[in-house]
Amino acid sequence: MGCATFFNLYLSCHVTGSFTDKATYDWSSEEEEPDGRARPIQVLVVKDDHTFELDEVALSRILLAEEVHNREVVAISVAGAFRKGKSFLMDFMLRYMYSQASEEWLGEAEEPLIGFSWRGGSERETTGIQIWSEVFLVDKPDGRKVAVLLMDTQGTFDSQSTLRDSATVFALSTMISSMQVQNSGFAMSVLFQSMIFLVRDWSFPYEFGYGQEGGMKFLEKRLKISENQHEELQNVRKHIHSCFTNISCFLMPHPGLKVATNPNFDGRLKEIDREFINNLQILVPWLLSPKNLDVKEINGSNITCRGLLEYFKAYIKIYQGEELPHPKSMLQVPMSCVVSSFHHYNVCGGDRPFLAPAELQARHSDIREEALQVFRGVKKMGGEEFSRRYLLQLEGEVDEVFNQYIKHNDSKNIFHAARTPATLFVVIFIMYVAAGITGFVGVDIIASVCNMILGLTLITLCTWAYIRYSGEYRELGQVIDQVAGALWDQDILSLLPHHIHCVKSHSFLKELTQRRKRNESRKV
Ligand SMILES: Nc1nc2c(ncn2[C@@H]2O[C@H](COP(=O)(O)OP(=O)(O)OP(=O)(O)O)[C@@H](O)[C@H]2O)c(=O)[nH]1
Ligand SMILES: [Mg+2]
Repeated sequence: MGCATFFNLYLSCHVTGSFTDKATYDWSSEEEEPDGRARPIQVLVVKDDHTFELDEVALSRILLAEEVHNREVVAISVAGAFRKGKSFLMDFMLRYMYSQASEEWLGEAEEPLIGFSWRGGSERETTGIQIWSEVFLVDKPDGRKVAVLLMDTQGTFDSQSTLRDSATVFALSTMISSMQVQNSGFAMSVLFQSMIFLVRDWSFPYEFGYGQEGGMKFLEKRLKISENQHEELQNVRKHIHSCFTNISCFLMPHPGLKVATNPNFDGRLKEIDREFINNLQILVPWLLSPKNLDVKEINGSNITCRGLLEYFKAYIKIYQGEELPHPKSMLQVPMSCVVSSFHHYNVCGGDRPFLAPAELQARHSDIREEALQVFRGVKKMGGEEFSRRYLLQLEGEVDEVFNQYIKHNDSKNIFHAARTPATLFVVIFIMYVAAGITGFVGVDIIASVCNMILGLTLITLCTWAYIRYSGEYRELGQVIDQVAGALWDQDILSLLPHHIHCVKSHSFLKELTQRRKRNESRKV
């Protein structure tokens, strides 16, 4: 279903209320649509052999877009059995997001409903997980600007999927979302942040009225624990309250026979029952109004779009395994520690001054140990073996960052920067003196060799200065630095008179040399 007219119309909407400018996207690669128009992007593919594939490129493009990557994320999904109008509902949510919460968000009576693909019939439509390519930026009443992500997911229990497929997509979408609408019926056993039971085609308004109030009463009654209930049912009911931070229910009327049975129905409001539309007008703002948007939280911290990408990658790895892990335990995936540990690492970055290498090393060791402690301290799933993989990843990444810091720190050391010209000057000085002495004594051949070396060193020095100044021929510059470094390490300066030698005994340089040697022996 094409999105052109609808989204062109809405993209030109005036920005009002608490919704803010939308992020813009660059769909530049050839297989993507070049016009930058928003559309559903298939990020999780369930393949014919029942394996899963995450389209990291597409997902990164959405979540790492400049405007959103550092924003806290609200991820909204609708889950439930297949063919129950999930995508249909998501498209109304899109209308609401695009209309900037204006009164007329529902649109024109004759307008077809487009966005995530939906249709009638008994065959499933949505597969895997699709994300709307446009992430909406919304100002919450507390002043935070959050990124809202809409996710459409494959329905459960269709005839082509195994139970494992359904359970995996369901669990993944649950773990990734911060707000999940459970479309018709009840599902238990996983941890959610905000869980909204949406009962479709509610046909007993005389018992419990449509909407949220009736829904909550209905839910209370359903979750009531009575003496003569089976123990298992009692446990589920006890458990459910401890699992969900927010739990609510909404009873939705039937949309009318045209919606349910007419194969040519294209979603226009004119053909939907008034009662359904009235409740839709309550339901969607209730779900999506800025104050109700729930930022994704994992282990007590708010997650940004960038963080969500990491979690997506980590979760998919778990689900690619043979067994189906319990979704609840996935909340403690070790990745969170890997991600959070990097915040510690700014001991000498940015514009902080040069730090003595020994101190840098000491701070690194402390902070590294601290990060590993955090990692070990958090409950994790998947057993020792699985955690070890992440521990190694954490250690590797921390060490990598540390190496970068060493280089960065070194570049701030003025003596270090001056090492090459100092060495070359010393060579020139020594050659000059040697040529003078040997010439005076009459050993002309050695004197001319010394003069030749002197000349070559002088040329090298000029070349080095030019490379440093212009930034060209950097490889040659590196070779000169290496040769000068090697000479420096050969204690060339000890050939000099004592007062120059003192420069080298300066503690910075001493430590630099020691650290270099330590590093080299560690590498060996
Ligand atoms: N009975 C009923 N039908 C609905 C409702 N909302 C939408 N429909 C119809 O249900 C059919 C399926 O809609 P979809 O949105 O494609 O359903 P889905 O749950 O996304 O289906 P899958 O993607 O296959 O999982 C369409 O013909 C809609 O017109 C509703 O509240 N009640
Ligand atoms: Mg669907």
